Amino acid sequence: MPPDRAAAHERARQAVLDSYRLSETGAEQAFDEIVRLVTRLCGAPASTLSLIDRDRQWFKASIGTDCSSTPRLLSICDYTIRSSSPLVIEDVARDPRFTRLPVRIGGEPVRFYAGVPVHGHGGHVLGTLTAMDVRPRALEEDQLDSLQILARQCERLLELRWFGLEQRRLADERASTLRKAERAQEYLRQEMEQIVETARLDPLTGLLNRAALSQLRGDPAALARLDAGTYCLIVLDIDHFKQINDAHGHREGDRALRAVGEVVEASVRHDDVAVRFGGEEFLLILPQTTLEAALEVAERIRAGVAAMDLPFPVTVSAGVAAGDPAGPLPEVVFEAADRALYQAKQGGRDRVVVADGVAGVNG
Ligand SMILES: Nc1nc2c(ncn2[C@@H]2O[C@H](COP(=O)(O)OP(=O)(O)OP(=O)(O)O)[C@@H](O)[C@H]2O)c(=O)[nH]1
Repeated sequence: MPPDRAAAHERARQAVLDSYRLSETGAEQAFDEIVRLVTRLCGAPASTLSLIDRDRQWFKASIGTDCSSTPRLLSICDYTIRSSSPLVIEDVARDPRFTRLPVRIGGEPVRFYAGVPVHGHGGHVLGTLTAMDVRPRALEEDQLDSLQILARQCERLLELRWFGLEQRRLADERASTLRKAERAQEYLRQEMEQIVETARLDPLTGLLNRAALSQLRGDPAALARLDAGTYCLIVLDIDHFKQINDAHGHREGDRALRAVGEVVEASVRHDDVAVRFGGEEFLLILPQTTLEAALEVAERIRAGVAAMDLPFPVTVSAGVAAGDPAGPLPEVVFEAADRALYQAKQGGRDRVVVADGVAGVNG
């Protein structure tokens, strides 16, 4: 074989051997039993399952030898794997190719060697199954046959090992793909949540928008909160907002809207719902809240807005109404709050009016 082809062939052979991941493995009973059987069937004191791994030969299993590995160049096994056929040397001492064999059997040099190739995937030879003796001798035909049968058993055991590894690799790959899919799913879920959340929010004030309010009507959790007892609605509107826009420009108008949104946000509890309901109109839903408490919230907002640090004065008017699970529908309560807001506007603005004639608070 030309040298470059031989090198490529050796690289492929080594890759196949590596795929069995044997190099760091210790003794295994199945292989130990095979070499023991070789010594019995061949009547030899030593046997090895030798693997040729890069520049060394090492024994996956051995019996009778004094070492567990040797340099590759000093091994007969290397010859066997290159010829890819059984090799029997009846007297090693007479063979000029093997004058420096490091393997010893009970301290004595190897005089007899019989080795048959052990194949891996693609027909590559991974190593040899050997029988060795300290005296020159021959190998009977049926003994060579036994050695070959046992070499094939080694191949099957190696194959089983390879399938086991492959199965584990595929299982790991599946688990990793699953983890990746779960991560992607979680990412998409968060993205979706973000999109839904963004669609629910008014971009200017960060409060819920009107679409979110419509969704709340079909939200069992939100309805359950209203069903839990007396609740209040506050409808709030910026006074003379058109004039603010006209006098200071739309950008300043937006600035005032944002500032009012901040005051609203800061004035309500976690469970309350604050919605930018229209252009300059806000709706607050306060579950489990008495009218007195809602009045306080509305008044806090009114006072907070009046005290805002803007280059122009901004005030709000508010209407407050209380509802009850056993009473009129929330739509009716809303209309009452809206009427109260109208009264607040009529009454001079910058004030809170409680629906149904309950006393209002004047700023
Ligand atoms: N800057 C700004 N203005 C808005 C926005 N949405 C609505 N408006 C303006 O808000 C103003 C509302 O004006 P009106 O409904 O007449 O009410 P008002 O001037 O506040 O008067 P009263 O409610 O009676 O006190 C209109 O000029 C709208 O153009 C917005 O997002 N940004």
